[in-house]
This record gives sequence, C-alpha cells and structure tokens, in this order.
Amino acid sequence: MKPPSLEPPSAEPPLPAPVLDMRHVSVSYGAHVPAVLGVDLTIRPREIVGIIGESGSGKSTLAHSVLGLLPKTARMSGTRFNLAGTDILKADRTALAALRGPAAAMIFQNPMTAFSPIHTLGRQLTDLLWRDRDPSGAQKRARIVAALAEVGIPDPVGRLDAFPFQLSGGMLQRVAIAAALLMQPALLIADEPTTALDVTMEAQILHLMRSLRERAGVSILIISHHLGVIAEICDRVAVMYAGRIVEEGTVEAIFRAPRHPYTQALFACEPALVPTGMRRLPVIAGEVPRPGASLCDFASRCAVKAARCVEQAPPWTRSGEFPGHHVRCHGSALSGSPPSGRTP
Ligand SMILES: Nc1ncnc2c1ncn2[C@@H]1O[C@H](COP(=O)(O)OP(=O)(O)OP(=O)(O)O)[C@@H](O)[C@H]1O
Repeated sequence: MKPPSLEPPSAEPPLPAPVLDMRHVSVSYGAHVPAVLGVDLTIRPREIVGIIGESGSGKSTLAHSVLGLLPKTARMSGTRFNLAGTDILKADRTALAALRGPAAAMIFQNPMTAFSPIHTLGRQLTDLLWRDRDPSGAQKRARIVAALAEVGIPDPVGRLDAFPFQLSGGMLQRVAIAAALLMQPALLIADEPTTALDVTMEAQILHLMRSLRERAGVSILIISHHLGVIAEICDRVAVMYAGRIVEEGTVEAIFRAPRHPYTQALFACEPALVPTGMRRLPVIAGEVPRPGASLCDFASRCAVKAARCVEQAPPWTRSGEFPGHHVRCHGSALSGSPPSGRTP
C-alpha cells in the first residue's frame, strides 16, 4: 500500500520561473560613483513591471545593466542576476550581445536613436532575423510585413524601402514594437517609450505593448516619469530613489496606499489631469544625494524624518493590506495610518 504523503497539500500552483531575477545587484561608474545599490527585482513571464523615480535615481542604469549596455567603466556586482536563465554577472560582452534579441530587447524614448539613419527599415528589420535560415528571404519579408501591419503601419510593403527620417516619431515607435514582435524577446525593456509622443499616440503605443504581452507572452520592464502611463499598463511598480528600490507593490498598492514619504512626494508633484485652481505644484526640496551617502538617502529631504532614520538603516518591511507591498522606511513600518493615495 502506498504510504500517506507527508507533504502538505499545496493550495496554489508554483509560480513560473522568473524571466529576470536580480538579488542585491549594484552598479557603479568608475571607482566611487554608485548608481544602483543592492537592488532586488523579479519579473515573471507576462508581467509588466514599472520603475518610477526622479532623474538620476538609477533607472536607466538598471535597465542598461540587464542588456549589457553599460559603458566599460561600469562595475556590476550582486548575489544573483539571471536573465532568461543566463547569469549576467558571469557573461562576457559576446554572451551579453547574444542575449539581445531572444532574451531581451529595448525600446527607447527617441525611436530615431534605435535605427540607423542610413539604412532602410526593411534592411534593418531583416538584420534582426539573422538567426533564421531563409535563403530567398521571402519568408522573412512576409514576417516583417505582417509585423508592421500588426502594429498599424499603413502600406507596410511600401515602408520596407523607407528610411527612419521619413516616418513620424509615433510611427517609428510602432516599428520598434514591430521589431520586438519579430524577435519575441522574453523581456522587453521600454525606457520612457511614450515621452516624446502626443497623448493619442501614447495611448496607441501602450495598447500595442499590452497586446505584445497578450499575443507573444513577452514580459515588460517599463521606465517612465509619467505616473499615468505606469498606472495604465503595469501590474507591479518599483519606486527607485538614489539607486535603491524604496517601495514596491502592485499598481493598486502603490497608487492607493503609497507608504514611503518619497513615493507620496512624487505623487504630490504630479499635475492633476483636471485643473483644481491656480495652485502651485509642490516640489521635493533638495536633490537626489549620492547613493549610499547616509543610512536613509531620503532623510535629508524627508518631512517626517525621525532620529532613528539617521541611526539605523531602514528595514525592508511588508506594508499595509496589499500582498507583496514592501517599503524601505522606518516611518512606514511604524505608522498604521495609510496616507492618502490615488486612484490608479
Ligand atoms: N556613463 C556614466 N558615467 C558616469 N556616471 C553616470 C553615467 N550614466 C549615469 N551616470 C550617473 O548615474 C546616476 C544614475 O543615472 P541614471 O541615468 O541611471 O538615472 P535615471 O534615473 O535613469 O535618470 P533619468 O531619468 O534622467 O534618465 C546619476 O548620478 C548619473 O549621473
């Protein structure tokens, strides 16, 4: 007779292996300038994760580290840094280059910088498919035309002979998304993908990115200063300040119950969509300090700073009623009353 199992019945199926798994990852430029400090970040298949934070908080450095796009002066360390099963910390430049495309691809703020100005779009999109064997090129061409049509490029066949400067910024960003459709990377990194676009085009690009997740199963890491974009498209949000993630949670948790004084201040600085009078927008006084300059890097700008904030490093604490909501702040860990949030 089969002995009874001693394993407790598992209530939920195990989570799929993450596409990106970072543990205590730091990046510094030169010997003494840390830009990213001890970051833990996990992105699972089909997840859309957003990073918000002021200029200089380390968002782009973090994104570039995933793609091996950091300058040679940059130094990376960590206890784990896996992208689609590859250990980024052990990979050399050739191995990192091989990951671009199948493992991770990037969409930039200015799509013009993503394309060569001297080659046609057809040629550049064909180059992305260099791994595929197709001697006549007919299958590649058909796939490219289908991808361009899917992202709403009018006359996709005619556009194969166009140069990047012949398309508007919004159209070119669509072509960048078509490129991602062709490569089907495990992870798409989008660094301010809609900042240069008008609101109509922004909505269309966000819609296309969401359909990339639905149709191709792509995970997305999106960086944006625009909180509306993050609320619209993300499942989870990480708030970066001075190289560290200071708060992380679902969109609902971060927008409805932000706990870190920095996250609250970021929201307070966001202009209201409907004007509420001639109120001056608040600003966060001071500047982002050098990461690691003090135990809590926000203490010098924090309106609710307490003595312990400069005596002990703030703990990474589970916070509030939302699962997976964490914050790195003494004050939030202690206070029970949720601050006023926003409707995502
Ligand atoms: N190539 C570089 N060499 C030296 N320092 C750099 C380099 N790139 C970025 N830094 C510094 O690293 C820190 C983080 O910069 P990073 O561009 O990652 O921030 P960010 O949050 O993406 O800012 P932004 O929103 O303005 O793009 C800043 O202090 C910046 O000056």
